[in-house]
Amino acid sequence: MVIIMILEEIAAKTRVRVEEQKKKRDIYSLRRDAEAMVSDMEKRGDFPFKKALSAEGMSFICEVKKASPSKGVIAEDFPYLDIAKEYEEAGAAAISVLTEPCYFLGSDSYLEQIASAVKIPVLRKDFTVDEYQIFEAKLLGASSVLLICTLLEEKRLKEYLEIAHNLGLSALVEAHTEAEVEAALRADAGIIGVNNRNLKTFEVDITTSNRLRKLVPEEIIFVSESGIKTAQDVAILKQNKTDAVLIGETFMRSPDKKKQLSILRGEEM
Ligand SMILES: O=P(O)(O)OC[C@@H](O)[C@@H](O)c1c[nH]c2ccccc12
Repeated sequence: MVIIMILEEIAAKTRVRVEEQKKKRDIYSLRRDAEAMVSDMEKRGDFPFKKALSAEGMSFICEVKKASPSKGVIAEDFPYLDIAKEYEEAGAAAISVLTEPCYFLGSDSYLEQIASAVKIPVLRKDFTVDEYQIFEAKLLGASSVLLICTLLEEKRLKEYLEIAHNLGLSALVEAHTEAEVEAALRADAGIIGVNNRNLKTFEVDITTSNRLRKLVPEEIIFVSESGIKTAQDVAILKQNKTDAVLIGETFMRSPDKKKQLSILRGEEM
């Protein structure tokens, strides 16, 4: 099917992108510089992204996303730095920045600039298919990387989690099915995100999170991702002991992100 191929197509394009990057800079020097950036706090195992999501109450990860393959261009006007600062002021726990350039019109440069402009932790939202991207994420100033279970064999997932942790980076391990949640648990993920969007069909069903929540022990941070639009969505996820929500489109389409966040928190109608 055409749609199923998109995920594979994105992954294949990403591999080409990484190979291009490797020509500009070899992995050894990248790794050395990334390792030199690990702070004393991180060496003690104190990771800012995980800490931000562990706070009392629902944590919001607000996403900076210009476009997506399922929705096309979401934000014609895209003042990414102002958007990120607005998220921070509104009380976001963390910011997710798309860096995939072809399908999401993201950029490493957006991530780098945003990470140095805000104090809250930033997630590099990309299709991680090579350890090279984890070293890049560290150098760009990210506090966390996305590891999508569908794209990684269990052995790889484990390996990448270890690489991220050694760099003081958290990993948001994304699952969409029971089997993927179980793989994430076996790989020792500390943060599991259930994507309500099936990346192969783009269908969104936010009850996916509530169904898979039961498989994840409470000491692991549980994130619900995609398709979250209303205060009621957030309230139901909260009842199901969701620690954090990852929201892109709803914020990107809203002219007043601060107000949107308080609406989603149920503070205004
Ligand atoms: O814009 P939404 O429906 O609120 O979704 C945000 C986020 O969950 C989504 O962008 C996302 C979740 N997992 C991904 C993996 C790759 C690219 C994007 C994503």
